[in-house]
Amino acid sequence: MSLFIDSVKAREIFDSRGNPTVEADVILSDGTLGRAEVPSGASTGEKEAVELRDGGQRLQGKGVSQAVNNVNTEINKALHGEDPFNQAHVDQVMIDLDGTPNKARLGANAILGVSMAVARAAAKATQQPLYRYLGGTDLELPQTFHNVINGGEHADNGIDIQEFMITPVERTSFRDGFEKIANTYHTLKKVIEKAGYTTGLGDEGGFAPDLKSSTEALQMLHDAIVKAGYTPGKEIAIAFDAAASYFYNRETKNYDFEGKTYTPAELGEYYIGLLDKFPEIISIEDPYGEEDWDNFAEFTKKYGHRVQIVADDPVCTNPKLIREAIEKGMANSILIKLNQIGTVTETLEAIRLARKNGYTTMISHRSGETGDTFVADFTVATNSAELKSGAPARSERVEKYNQLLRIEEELGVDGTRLAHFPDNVKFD
Ligand SMILES: O=C(O)[C@@H](CO)OP(=O)(O)O
Ligand SMILES: [Mg+2]
Repeated sequence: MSLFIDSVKAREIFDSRGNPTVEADVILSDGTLGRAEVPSGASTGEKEAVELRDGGQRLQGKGVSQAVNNVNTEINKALHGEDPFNQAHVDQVMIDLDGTPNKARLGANAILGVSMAVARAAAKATQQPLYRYLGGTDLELPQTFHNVINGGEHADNGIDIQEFMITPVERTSFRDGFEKIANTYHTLKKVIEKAGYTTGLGDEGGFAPDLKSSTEALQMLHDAIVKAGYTPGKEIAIAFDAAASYFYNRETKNYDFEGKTYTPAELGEYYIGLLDKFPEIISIEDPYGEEDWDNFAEFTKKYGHRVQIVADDPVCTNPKLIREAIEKGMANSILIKLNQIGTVTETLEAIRLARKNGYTTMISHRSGETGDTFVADFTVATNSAELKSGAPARSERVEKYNQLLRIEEELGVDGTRLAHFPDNVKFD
């Protein structure tokens, strides 16, 4: 007899910020267990699917007992007897059951936990690793982006850019690239200490020194790359996520950034000044606020040939919004977060849509994470070429990279199985 979903069950666990989150179990008719843990963002996009928290939506730190209860009652009843190998159908059953456009009734945290756990159970039942079950053959390891200096909503310091990332370019294997990143991270610690700052960590495991400006942060990254023995741009490049929604002034429509006010055009010039000063910057995420689509598109028109421009908050992994962004010519890359949209199937649709239109995709963790390594397998399965998952420190981040090391071992160390920026992007 063919396998079916026997039951689903959830519980409240805690994430890397010590906030409650959902863990879901899917049990198949032969007893196979698939389990998944749901991450949680801090700098969330307005249009993200709803993370259901007790006492209201998106109340950081509040419990998730309603979401857990929805899994244990309604979702459990609806999925009993369903085919675990038909992910699209299972996800659609939950979307229909929820009945809202943004998963506000059952909670995207409830639905995503089950969606990921179904994929895990199906992979396990067919004795395949998750990346293989979801992705088939001909897979490659991504280029990883590591947030090593934290600012914005992720740290209590004076820097308004949220994430300063380093990424390995020239490397002989995934392991080789990761070792270079770890060396640079350790050197960065010394650079920060030498400059007289503290080396406490932000939410994503990067350092959170109380620097005066983002330029100072970039200079420190540059110095750390050189001191670690690498050539900036050649072996290690830089990327940043401005998360500009958080310094967008909705009244004046300007940007209040590190003590000054910038018009949208001035902000564009500021970014380009950074690119001129640090040519090793290869990717900029959310340079403009999530409501400021016109300036985001304008910036892409002017500079999209020169740098990867990633859209996160404006599109929230939502295929409908991604389609609109593409029509507008906004960004040339889409950030992909499973919990922004709430099912595995819709996330796959978002990736396909972006790719089909010549956009790159960067899969992403959330600032509140768990030990779950789903995104590592998912990045490989979708040949997404890029993954950001925080610093090469703190186990909830490093677990993802360790999983990629294991996957590399299974796929075989082979230079042709490595995504290499900018080969996967068509820039001048
Ligand atoms: O803005 C982002 O890209 C993310 C992940 O780094 O942060 P958060 O999870 O807080 O939304
Ligand atoms: Mg972002």
